Amino acid sequence: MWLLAISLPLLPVIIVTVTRYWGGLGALYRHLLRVTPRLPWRRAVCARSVHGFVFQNCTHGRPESVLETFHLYARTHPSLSLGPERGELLDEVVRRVAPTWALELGTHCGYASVRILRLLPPTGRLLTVEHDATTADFGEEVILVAGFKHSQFQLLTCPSKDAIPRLRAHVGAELLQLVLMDHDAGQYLPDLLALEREGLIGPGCVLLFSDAHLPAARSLLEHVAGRPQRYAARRQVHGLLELQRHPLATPAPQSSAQDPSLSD
Ligand SMILES: C[S@@+](CC[C@H](N)C(=O)[O-])C[C@H]1O[C@@H](n2cnc3c(N)ncnc32)[C@H](O)[C@@H]1O
Repeated sequence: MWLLAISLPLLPVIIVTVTRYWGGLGALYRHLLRVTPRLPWRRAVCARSVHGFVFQNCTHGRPESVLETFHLYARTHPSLSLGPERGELLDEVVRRVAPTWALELGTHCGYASVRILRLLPPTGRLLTVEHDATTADFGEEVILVAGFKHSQFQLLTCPSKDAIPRLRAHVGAELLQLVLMDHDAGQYLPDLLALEREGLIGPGCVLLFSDAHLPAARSLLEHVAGRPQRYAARRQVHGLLELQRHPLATPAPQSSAQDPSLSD
């Protein structure tokens, strides 16, 4: 009772603060979701809710409407989607690279997948990986709702470390030209090394890491900084780091045992 009496005069202050700083609080919450990747509630917290909102409110068959509906959702709810600022950098890279094979690690509800797919050249295909089966189903449905077909994308429902050795079966003799890692910053380096070992990253390949500002990404940054002959860091916008494998870099060896630079 006494607590109520104390807090009542503070009510207008609380309302004004929440209203004024809602965007900032949302951003803080999004940040907390991203820096706590292993908490069990993290994934469940928004996948079902985003999927339901997008499914009900977008115009089916129109990728731009799907993206706008994601943005609308994120105005009032915490969201794990890549978002419009980093999305613009992603768009610019997809247009420039025009990949025939793009890989996304961390599908979630399909926001970045839709962004990539709508800009791929006619022969371009996306492989996207999500380890949570329920989330993967939501993501796949959103991508289909946006109007894309399974001939344009494939969603692999497994952890990235299990998906990477299976990618060769999808791309055949080709290489990946674009990789977006938007899954777990702690997996950036092990997954980059696995992609190298599998010989999937060609000279000129562009790699994007969505949360390169997090402490968990430090090992990746150190690895890349120590190999200027292999990677060039292009820019970092809102935590999204763009790297490019040097166009003239020598092909990666098949096994890390053959190349000490891949084994740390
Ligand atoms: C930040 S969300 C991805 C957002 C998505 N790219 C978008 O723009 O909507 C991260 C997703 O990666 C998934 N994930 C985390 N670690 C993973 C791993 N090792 N392999 C595959 N998926 C993973 C999570 O379940 C989550 O759905």
